[in-house]
Amino acid sequence: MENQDAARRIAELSAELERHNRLYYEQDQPEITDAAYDQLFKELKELEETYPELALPDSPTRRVGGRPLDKFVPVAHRTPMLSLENAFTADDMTDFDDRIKRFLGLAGDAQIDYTCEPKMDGVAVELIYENGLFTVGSTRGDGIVGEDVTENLKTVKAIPLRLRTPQPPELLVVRGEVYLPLAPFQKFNEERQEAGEPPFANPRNAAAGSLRQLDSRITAKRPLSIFCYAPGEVIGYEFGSQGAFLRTIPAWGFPVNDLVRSVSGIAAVHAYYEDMMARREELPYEIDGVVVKVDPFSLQRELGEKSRSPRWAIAWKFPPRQAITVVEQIVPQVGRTGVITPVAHLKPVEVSGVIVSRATLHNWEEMQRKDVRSGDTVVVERAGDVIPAVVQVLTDQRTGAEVPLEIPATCPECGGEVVRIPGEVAVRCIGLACPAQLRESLKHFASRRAMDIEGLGEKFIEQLLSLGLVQNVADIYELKREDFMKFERMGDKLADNLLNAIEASKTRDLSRLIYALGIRNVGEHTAKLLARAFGSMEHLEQASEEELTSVREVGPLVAASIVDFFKNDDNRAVIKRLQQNGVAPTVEEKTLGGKFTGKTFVFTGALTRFTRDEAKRMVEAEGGHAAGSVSKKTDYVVAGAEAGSKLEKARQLGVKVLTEDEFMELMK
Ligand SMILES: NC(=O)c1ccc[n+]([C@@H]2O[C@H](COP(=O)([O-])OP(=O)(O)OC[C@H]3O[C@@H](n4cnc5c(N)ncnc54)[C@H](O)[C@@H]3O)[C@@H](O)[C@H]2O)c1
Ligand SMILES: [Zn+2]
Repeated sequence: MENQDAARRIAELSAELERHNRLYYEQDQPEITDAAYDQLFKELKELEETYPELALPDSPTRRVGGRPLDKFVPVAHRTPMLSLENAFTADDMTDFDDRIKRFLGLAGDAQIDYTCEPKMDGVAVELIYENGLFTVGSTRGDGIVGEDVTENLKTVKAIPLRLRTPQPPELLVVRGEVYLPLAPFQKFNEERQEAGEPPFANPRNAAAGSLRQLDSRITAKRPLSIFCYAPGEVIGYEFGSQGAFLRTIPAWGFPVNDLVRSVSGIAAVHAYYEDMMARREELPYEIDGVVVKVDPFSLQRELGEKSRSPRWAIAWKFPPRQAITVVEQIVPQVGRTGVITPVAHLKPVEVSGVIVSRATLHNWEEMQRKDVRSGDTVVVERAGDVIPAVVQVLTDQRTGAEVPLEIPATCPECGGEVVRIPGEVAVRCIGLACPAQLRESLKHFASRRAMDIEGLGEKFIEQLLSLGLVQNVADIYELKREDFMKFERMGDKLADNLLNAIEASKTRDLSRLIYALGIRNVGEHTAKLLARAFGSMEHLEQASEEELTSVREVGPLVAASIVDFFKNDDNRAVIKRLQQNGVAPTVEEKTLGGKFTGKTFVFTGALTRFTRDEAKRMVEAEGGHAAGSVSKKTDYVVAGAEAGSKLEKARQLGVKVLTEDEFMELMK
């Protein structure tokens, strides 16, 4: 390559990577897959190695992460939080091992001790403990300065607020990866899509987006977790090695991935990688490779760091779960709330063990940006999520016969009007009698997590609709045996079962009924909060936006959706008929399902492990209630030092008294 061309390509790649860094680190909305990013990165790195004089001084290959966002208070890291160098092949790993031995002046056949760890696909954070108390938590940011997300991290249950050791080190800085497990990630994305919001591309971006919220109540709603994997600065304790560190900290209260292994020699590292590859699909969280670290800290110090990554560690990435296939057709699909999304029907193809025949195109903007057409040869990827996505069109495979799909001007199912709500990427059918919406909302209503009407699945719902037996969910409760007998392949027994299942659903929990109604932006969790706060459908129906937003975790968007829903005459009529038809939800105290449901706590005295506010939040997050004064109804009094009259009263009334430590034990 000519010098001039190389310079141009280097500038191009640097700018391109810069742009992707912003999308990924600052907005949590990447446009390309990690594999595609890694390829650009590798190309730039190789060019810079060949033409070192052309490398830009602030090249993305020399920097970590992205700029911390202004909306957060900056936190300067005591020691830089670096990135990791990548390996993509077994040869890359062997090279890494050789480099280490050369650097340390060891013989070629020396066996280095390594610690191998799953590489969690999440967000790196740093947690600071001063005299055993969690004081500050931050993101990595650009490696030098991160973002203060202490309050948000306090909502992550797996993070200890205080170390479980009688003699904590004076200072302990621990680093780890905050992640969102796959199941809630998927559910969360479904809810976003139904609400017309763009889904997150992968669990990493969802975790980062959840953690970097200004309102910690939003973070508290997302079941984030953490695995800790490295010490930062430590004063008052000495760790000899990475393995020793990982074996010590669980007893102090830190979660450590139980798949970490200390091994000897590079051959064992290869075996570990193979093992993790084989287990990858079964894990409840996404890993995108393994991280290999030289075990003894003395050797790590000797090896030191480069500008972007330590010399003593490397990330051996898994190959992306991709395959090439053909889009047979792009079909607009109407969801329960009328959102119309493009779905690619594919020539079935195996993607790392799973046969894929559908892929989401997410929304119309995405489809147009990638320019996906019927007949296109495409790359599909399963990225942590079970819904595969089309990540790239192989345009050089085009024959000219490919057909793009226009954004539908009318609903493909009912021919009704289609609108684009300003500020939303979603396209919606607003036809009130849309059969697709009715079908989807019936399916949702009867589904296992909603009213759980066993047996009433897609097949029977289709028949109910085609026979004109139901116009809305209330009609389900007016169905008679002879109605079911009109179905194809229906017998007495099956009809009875269906009738019994419908009958049984009449007394489901209130939260299920609220969820089953399919109010926009009201998922299962919000439904539980609403059931607990309002106690009956009537109360919820009459609630003002103000009353709704006063419920913890209910924001203005959700409140507005609820008010809109109940403003609609048709919706109110359906709810009334549900009641008339005998649907009488149970209002159970256990609606929130937390371990403190129905329990009342009073906190008194000087608390050291948490503030009163935090204590209140912890109790509420588990479904309990924190009260200001002690009465016969109090279940527990948590007393710090110098507790006075409240403690006295608790003793008189025989209320159980806990220390802060005992309370933390209960929380576990
Ligand atoms: N798609 C995009 O547009 C885009 C943009 C920027 C970056 N990226 C992705 O991000 C990568 C670069 O990000 P990065 O700097 O965070 O590097 P990285 O993710 O490749 O590796 C470093 C990070 O790994 C994490 N990690 C997980 N488990 C770990 C463990 N057990 N021990 C140590 N660290 C562990 C830590 O967060 C650490 O900061 C790229 O390779 C690319 O895949 C993608
Ligand atoms: Zn329609």
